[in-house]
Amino acid sequence: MPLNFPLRIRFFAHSLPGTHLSYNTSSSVPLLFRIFSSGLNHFEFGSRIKFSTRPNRDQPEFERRIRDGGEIRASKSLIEDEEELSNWVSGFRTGSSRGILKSDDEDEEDRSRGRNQEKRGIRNQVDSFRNKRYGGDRERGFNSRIQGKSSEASFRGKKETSFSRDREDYKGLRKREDLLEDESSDEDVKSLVMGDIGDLLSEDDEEEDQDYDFLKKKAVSAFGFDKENVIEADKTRNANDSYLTKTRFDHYPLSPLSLKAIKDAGYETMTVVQEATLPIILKGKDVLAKAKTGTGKTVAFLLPSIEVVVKSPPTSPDNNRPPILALVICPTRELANQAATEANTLLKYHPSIGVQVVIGGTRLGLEQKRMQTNPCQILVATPGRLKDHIENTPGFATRLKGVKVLVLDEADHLLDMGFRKDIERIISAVPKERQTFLFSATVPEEVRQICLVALRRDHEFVNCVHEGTIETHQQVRQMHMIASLDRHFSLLYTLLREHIMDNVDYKVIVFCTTAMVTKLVADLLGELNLNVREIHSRKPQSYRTRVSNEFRKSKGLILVTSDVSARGVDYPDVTLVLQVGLPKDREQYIHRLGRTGRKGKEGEGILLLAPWEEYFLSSLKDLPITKSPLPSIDPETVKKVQKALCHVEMRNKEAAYQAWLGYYNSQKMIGRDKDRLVELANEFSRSMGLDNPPAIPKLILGKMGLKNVPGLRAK
Ligand SMILES: Nc1ncnc2c1ncn2[C@@H]1O[C@H](COP(=O)(O)OP(=O)(O)OP(=O)(O)O)[C@@H](O)[C@H]1O
Repeated sequence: MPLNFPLRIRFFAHSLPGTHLSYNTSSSVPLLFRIFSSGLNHFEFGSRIKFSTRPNRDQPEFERRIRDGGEIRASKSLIEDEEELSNWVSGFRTGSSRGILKSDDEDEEDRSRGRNQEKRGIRNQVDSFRNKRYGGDRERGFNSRIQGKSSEASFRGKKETSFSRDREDYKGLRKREDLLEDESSDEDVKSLVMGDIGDLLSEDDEEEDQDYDFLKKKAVSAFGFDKENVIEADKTRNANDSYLTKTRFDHYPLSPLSLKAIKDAGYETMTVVQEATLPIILKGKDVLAKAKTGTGKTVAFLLPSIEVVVKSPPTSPDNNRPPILALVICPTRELANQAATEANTLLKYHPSIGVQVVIGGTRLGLEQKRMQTNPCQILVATPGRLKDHIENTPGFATRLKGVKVLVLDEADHLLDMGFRKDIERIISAVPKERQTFLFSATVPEEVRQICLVALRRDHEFVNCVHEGTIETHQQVRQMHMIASLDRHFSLLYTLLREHIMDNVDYKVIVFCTTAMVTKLVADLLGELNLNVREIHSRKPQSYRTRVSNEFRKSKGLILVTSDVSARGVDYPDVTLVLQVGLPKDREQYIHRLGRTGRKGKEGEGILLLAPWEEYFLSSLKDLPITKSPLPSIDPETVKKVQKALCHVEMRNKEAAYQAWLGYYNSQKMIGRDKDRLVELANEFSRSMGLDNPPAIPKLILGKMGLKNVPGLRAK
């Protein structure tokens, strides 16, 4: 029985004919059932199998195996920091977060709550704390949105036995609550969840994960995403790596007011991805687009979205729930703000069309008020906060029923494990009859299949980075350096100083593995009198926005950051991206590197690894990254760095140590051998100038699966 899967794969500047793939399903169907079990619920089996890429909106599911495994895999993927983990864990020790793992005996609905349960659990702790401090009446007054939910999560009833919180605990919980409202601190959510559950995974779970990865890849292949199905593209543009085309925007039937705004923005001709996607989108098609970093994907999806809004009939002023017509989802707050700014640029001459942003880290009530007093047609949102509005803002779900265009920016990231459930919920809240655009600089094979849940079957895959060309920019020089951990801080300082000396207008981004390591590095470089700013998920949103805006406009500045700045953020003229330690994966390496070399400019990227991290380079073997000799570090520099390290606060070193341990514990290759992991963590501790590794709460060690591992100090 042949499996027919019509798929059009389009490369930039090329319209390729539809490709019909036939597969003998005798072997692939059972496999597919195992991998895409619920996805296959949407297939109609007949004499030919039709492949419906749209989920059943009433019962949205990506697929169960991913769902069940996903929580775990996401949790293990990133450790941002564990600053509040101790408080959090003690509040939840009776089992809230462990609940996420109880997949065997939980019902389906409980499973799908995942992160929301966690969020509610934390809110409830805050709630309970407030109750204790202020009494019920006051509590009812200022905490109405938390109320009414307490019956939803039964696990919370058991949790509070040791819940005598002092003010610090309360503050910690408030922070945690903010964190969980903030999709851009997805890393934190993952890390904190991981701190709780990741290491409760048995070895079997991990093996099953690997097994699953393998099977999923096979299934992806069976669906026709093999290399052999990718059609050769016009290579001329990629050869010179030009991001602009000669096609003018007025070549297409865009509204004159949009064209006027485009001209004002200084955009004369289209970028490659804009030229490739616009005509398809204007025809009403769904698009999955892959194009290199910094090549104008934001305009590529915003412009046609605006055109859809322009062409829609105006809403009656009497309608108190005016429809949201275009919904753009971004994984981080910075990115959402950036997309909204770009939308406003394009809307300069469309005064009747409004854009609003809903993101974590801001007060839900304020956003609700803003949306009520000044309803918009275009909404840019981060996933968790959007889901919050769907669930808690009266009339919001009705407004979403008007969505005609759904955009997932950084689609592969949004559809990966960390955001999966939120996106699933959002997709179920918007109409089936809509246009959907998925954009990213990376679309790994494994994620491509999952992309299909959002797209119509006749969507087009516009690949501006065709097979055989590199996914990074040729004009960005990529190097890696391998040095033992004890030399990393001195090397980092030396590399930065050399770069500053060579570049008057230097603008550097230093990526670190976790938020608390970011803080440590920023503190250290500040002590060394470098002009440093820091952004990570533990900084308040107002601070993040301020620093982000400052860095966008400035030169002569170093931004030390966690992965909250890895994707999408458009800082012009970044001269160097320095990645210290293991990136989460190949994609993250590419996105981080993509902060330099934007809009065809030159740039430099350095990846600094320890010898035991060198294995990661095999995942970059198709990229033009070369080994660089280490710069010589004079003894004076070493002394200077050691002295500066002495001035870094002890508690920051302790937090960095714990976060470091958590991050590498979650890296399969390193975290597997716990004895070795602890040896390496203690090497990191010594590199911070500590004689003894900081003690870690027993509870956290237990949760990390590191109890009684030699070399660790417990408290
Ligand atoms: N047609 C155009 N001509 C000139 N500049 C453009 C054009 N379109 C977009 N730009 C500019 O190019 C820069 C990069 O665009 P954008 O941030 O959308 O890139 P991206 O492809 O989304 O990158 P990333 O993959 O990192 O998210 C922005 O400063 C944007 O204003």
